[in-house]
Amino acid sequence: MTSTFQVDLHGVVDLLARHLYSSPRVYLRELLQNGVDAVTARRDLGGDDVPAAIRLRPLPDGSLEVADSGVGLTLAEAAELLATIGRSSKRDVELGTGREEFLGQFGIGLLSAFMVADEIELTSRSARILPDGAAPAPVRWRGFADGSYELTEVPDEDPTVPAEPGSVVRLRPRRDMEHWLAPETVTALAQDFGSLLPVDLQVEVRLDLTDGDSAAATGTDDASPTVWRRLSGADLPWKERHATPAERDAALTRYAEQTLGFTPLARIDLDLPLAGLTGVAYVLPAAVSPTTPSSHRVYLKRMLLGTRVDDLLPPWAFFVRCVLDASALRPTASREGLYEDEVLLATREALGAQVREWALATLAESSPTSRAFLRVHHLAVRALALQDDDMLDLAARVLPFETTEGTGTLTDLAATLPEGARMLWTPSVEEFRRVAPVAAAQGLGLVNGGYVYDADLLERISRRFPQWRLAPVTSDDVSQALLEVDPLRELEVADAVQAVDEALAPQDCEAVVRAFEPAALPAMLLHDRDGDHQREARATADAADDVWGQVLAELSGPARSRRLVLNDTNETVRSLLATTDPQVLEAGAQSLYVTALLLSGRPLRASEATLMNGSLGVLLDRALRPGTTPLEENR
Ligand SMILES: Nc1ncnc2c1ncn2[C@@H]1O[C@H](COP(=O)(O)OP(=O)(O)OP(=O)(O)O)[C@@H](O)[C@H]1O
Repeated sequence: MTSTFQVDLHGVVDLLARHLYSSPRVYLRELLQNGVDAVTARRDLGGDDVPAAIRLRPLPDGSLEVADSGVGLTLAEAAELLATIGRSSKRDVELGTGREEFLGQFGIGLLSAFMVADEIELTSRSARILPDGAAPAPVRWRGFADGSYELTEVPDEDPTVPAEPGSVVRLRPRRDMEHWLAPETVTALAQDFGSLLPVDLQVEVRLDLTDGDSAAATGTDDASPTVWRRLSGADLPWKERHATPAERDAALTRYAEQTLGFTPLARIDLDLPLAGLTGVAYVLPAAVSPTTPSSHRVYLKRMLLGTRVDDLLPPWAFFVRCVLDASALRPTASREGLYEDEVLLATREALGAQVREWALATLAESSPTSRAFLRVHHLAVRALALQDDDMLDLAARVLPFETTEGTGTLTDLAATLPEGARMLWTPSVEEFRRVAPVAAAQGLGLVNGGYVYDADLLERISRRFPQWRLAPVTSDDVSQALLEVDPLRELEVADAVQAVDEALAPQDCEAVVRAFEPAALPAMLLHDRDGDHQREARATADAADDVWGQVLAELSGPARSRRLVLNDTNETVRSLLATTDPQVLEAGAQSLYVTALLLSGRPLRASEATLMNGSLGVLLDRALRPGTTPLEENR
């Protein structure tokens, strides 16, 4: 024996309301969509000149009527389509997908009305002609939230039956959901979802005669008169005709201000015939983080899909917000997002290409727009250049970097260097701060690669422009620029340097002395990444058990991860190395170390701040009371 599933409609409606749709507001979209589809079906049947109208009537008793001039339903169609969840007249039987010309496809849309209504009534006059040439009798279907329904034929002359082919859907509000059917809500929702629909969409509004506005009022049974307010009819804003390009620019800028809430920095027209897609991408006027989800306003077949549709453009294009309409993209079942299929993938790529073309063309010229674009969205340009050689070529020419010659392009920096000289870059901002003063004084071209994308970008640029001899800077590069001091001098200060070295050992830092420019810089802190590894190994060794710890300790060796290079051309350093007071030497070494740390721009850790205060205390004490030591004083 075979049986069919029993469906508990309450469960299904609950599922839709809580897990499929983000809000009950979508009920109106589904009703509009059915109206538009019914008009399309009627056109398929009877030519293009049939009326295309949808009328919304919020009624005084709190219910809502949605009337359309569509194809209507016969008794047999109503029995098949309305009484079966998941049955739709809009699917391609062979392909099993929605048909191009219709908005709906799943056969569940009408159920969404149960989120706000406990009764749906559809009264319909079919536009079809029966084989015997007669017109089918009008029908009425009433569905209830408990899953039961009634379906009857209705006499032709029944006053509730539309005079012309079409359907009237009437919703009776569910308890506590009355506000969803209130005139203001219905008007706002219809405007939002349907203002670009290619049908004549109107809502009946009741006039408040107290403000004296009685013009064009059409009397109804209810005391206050009503007027019809048109909500649709506008062409797609980017397709509207304007007398001049400047007028079009102004109109589309106004449109962005009204719908997106910002005045765009620039506009990119989008056109993708394969996806039946047209629209505009607006360049944001202010920088956004690359991780901000880029949300676009998307219409599918001129019905609003959503105002925050994500994933429509490649990730690097986070600097634009699009408004577009497409006919070949598929919605998800909730119709609030796009279904990830090959069409969407191809669309994303093609839209990315159009935005990229614009960016390339804009950056290639020197105009106020290109300068503003680069200033505000250089991060996006960097992100794109990471994966696009053309943009990379342009980026090397136009992108600003922080360099030892100030902020400028790599081309600018290369021009300041002798022919064939190397260009170096630091992988972190701190390292740049530490090394830049010395590098600048030595005439080394140094680029700060510590900002977002820059290290990867500089890697790519170094491969693409080998003539620049661009390479990451190492401690050795810098050490080489520092002159060894004369052997006699080295001997002279050996003990003092040894004392400094011991003073810095707790900071995992060793000390050496060199002579370098600028003389005003007392010391420079170099970071040895090999030293970092060894430090980690030592930490593991300390934590590990004895045998294993010993092996690790032997491997890690004695090297320290930082090196403080004292500048022997600096007066302060020379005085320090000449002192005979061991406490001054120790405190001076600690001060130089902390000063060099501060130069890198990194905030001091608590232990480093303590070190600074301690050393400053000793030095002050010596300055204020020469000839005493704290030990003597304590006696
Ligand atoms: N106003 C209407 N005029 C004529 N037929 C209608 C109307 N409303 C609904 N129908 C019929 O009822 C069927 C089911 O409608 P429903 O809204 O549940 O699903 P759908 O529109 O087919 O698909 P989706 O779930 O994607 O909206 C439709 O396929 C259509 O044939």
